[in-house]
Amino acid sequence: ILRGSEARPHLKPYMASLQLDGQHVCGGFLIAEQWVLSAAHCTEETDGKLFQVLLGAHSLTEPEPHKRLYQVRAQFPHNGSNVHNNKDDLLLLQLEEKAELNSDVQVLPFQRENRDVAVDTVCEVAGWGTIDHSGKRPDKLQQLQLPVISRDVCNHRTRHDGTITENMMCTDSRRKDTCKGDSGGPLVCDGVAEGVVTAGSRVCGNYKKPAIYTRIAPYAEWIDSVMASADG
Ligand SMILES: NCc1cccc(NC(=O)c2cccc3[nH]c(C(N)=O)cc23)c1
Repeated sequence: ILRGSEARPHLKPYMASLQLDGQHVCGGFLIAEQWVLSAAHCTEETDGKLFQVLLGAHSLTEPEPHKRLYQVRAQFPHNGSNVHNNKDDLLLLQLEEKAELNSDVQVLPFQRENRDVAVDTVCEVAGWGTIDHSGKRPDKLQQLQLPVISRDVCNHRTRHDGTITENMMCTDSRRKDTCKGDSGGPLVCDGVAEGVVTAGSRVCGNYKKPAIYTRIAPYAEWIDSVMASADG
């Protein structure tokens, strides 16, 4: 998160840190007791290894009352996701067991009605992604409020040039923006998860490259079917 601020500790109890060997790789969020939603691109450099999921955290390093690292039973990247574009960039992670819910660990509802969030709606994004252009990583969860911009503006020739589909949405990226390590986190508008951060052009903080999110509503049936099909 570039030019955001430290989140109020444990006020985003749905936030997850997807980790490999104790290192934060991507964001994610709890959509059910045993399920975390993130971005498929997060598995690109994991060499087939399963993530571990940190829940109940504010600081990545300090001991906290309800902080707990969960093993992952299975990971389900959307079949349409691929390394060449941002299409269907969603990843479902089934935890080895149901997360213990408490004041610091809670499920976040996601939007099921497939209708665009109104332009200029101010939504919120959070993550442990890089906080400056040198790639500095924060220890504590950062947050940012960002206005939704129209798909037409986002698709302009000088912006993302027609690559933003109706399954994606954009927020303004002038100065304040998402960045490396924020992928997979939720874009929350009026308390509901509307989108999942995708790396897109990988650029951070450049107003010519608005931040891109995978809209969740178009995938509600996919999410329900994966959760229903997996064991447990
Ligand atoms: N503002 C939009 C936005 C949202 C989320 C993430 C990103 N930027 C990256 O993720 C990124 C950036 C730089 C080098 C990188 N290398 C890799 C990689 N997977 O190798 C990712 C990146 C950008």
